[in-house]
Amino acid sequence: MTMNHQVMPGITYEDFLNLDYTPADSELVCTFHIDPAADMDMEAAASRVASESSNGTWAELQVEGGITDLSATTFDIDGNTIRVAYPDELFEDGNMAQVLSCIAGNIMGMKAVDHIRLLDCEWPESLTTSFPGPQFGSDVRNEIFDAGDRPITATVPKPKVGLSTDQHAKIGYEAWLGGLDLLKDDENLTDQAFNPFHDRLTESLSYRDDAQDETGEKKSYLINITADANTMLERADVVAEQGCEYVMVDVVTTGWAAVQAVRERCEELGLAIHAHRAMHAAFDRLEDHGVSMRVLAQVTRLCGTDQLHTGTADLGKLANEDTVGINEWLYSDLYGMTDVLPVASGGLHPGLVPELIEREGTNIAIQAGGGVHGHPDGTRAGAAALRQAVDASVAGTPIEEYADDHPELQTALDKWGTETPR
Ligand SMILES: O=C(O)[C@H](O)COP(=O)(O)O
Ligand SMILES: [Mg+2]
Repeated sequence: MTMNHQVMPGITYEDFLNLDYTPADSELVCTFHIDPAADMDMEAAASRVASESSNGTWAELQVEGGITDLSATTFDIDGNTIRVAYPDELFEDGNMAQVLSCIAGNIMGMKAVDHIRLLDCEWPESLTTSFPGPQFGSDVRNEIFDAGDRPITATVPKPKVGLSTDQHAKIGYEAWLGGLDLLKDDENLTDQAFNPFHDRLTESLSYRDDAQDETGEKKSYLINITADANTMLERADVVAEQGCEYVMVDVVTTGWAAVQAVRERCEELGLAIHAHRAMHAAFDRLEDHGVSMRVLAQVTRLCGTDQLHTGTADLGKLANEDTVGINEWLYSDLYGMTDVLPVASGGLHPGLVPELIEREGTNIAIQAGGGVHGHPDGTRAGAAALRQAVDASVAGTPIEEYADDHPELQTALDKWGTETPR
């Protein structure tokens, strides 16, 4: 127990502010942007953030008897940026839902602030290592595939829903033959009547086997198991039984508690987890409110997915927050925790690949849906063009030059150039 956190009878929110405080190594430090309400000064708002997110409330408390000291402390205010230290004992080990109910809970709707955004977390060792982290991380590129130093590649059949199982699986086959590594389900395709989960799994893996035989290359499938936790566990079991290497989970919509359950089962099954981030922008798109994608990525790494969509460094169709900085965090040393392979996706096509690799490097996965299936000569040619763009970029050959003797790439460049789509 530290005196700085001492909770006394008569405690008010002011007790949660101490600008002379130095956080202990064991504490979780969170950085927030806050805009205080019109009738609130910065210190009053900042102390209320620490109070409401740890053990305080709006009223002055009269506490009888000793209690465990779990108060957070706002220890730094710099303009509208504040830093808050949370004692380790506030948190339940390995329970991400509980952690988020503290640091991104009630405070997000508190009237003392007009806006509040959780920008970043500095995770202490004990709390961090109570989570499993990824099993494989970016090693999937060479543990599952034999990709050497190139990015792995994936495609989502389009239209994103509505294709029959047979159509969907055949598109996968075409994409694999064209040179891509992964077929990927779209975020809103799970187990609908037009394309049932189990049929899709079986048929796609059968085409996967054919594609491997015909190309001599390893191929795999990111099948979307997103559902309630029990259903996801059943689906993961079947995916492993049928010899696939991955499951895909929409981590934000299903929730991190369910992701943690899947992660545990995938350890037993030896499956890698691909994380789609659908709905992340509800948390992170407003610049002054919510939870940053950086923090969502941190949470996802701790919960243990191997791959995570982190945007396209502004090259694609979706708004992105600091893809490169987030990717660096995902690779960074974190008490020995395995890294995460960032996935670039959303409006990519072959002409954007050199600049994408320039910005993000080669330790990534590149996914293109429309940028493969919208190729004038169809999916197989579109897949070939994407792979050619990757191979050229990794070799340091300008794609325009590479396209001279790679007609699929030339056709893609003629159609889309190097423009960002809308
Ligand atoms: O799930 C995804 O990442 C998207 O479906 C990407 O599709 P696009 O490549 O056609 O933009
Ligand atoms: Mg999608």
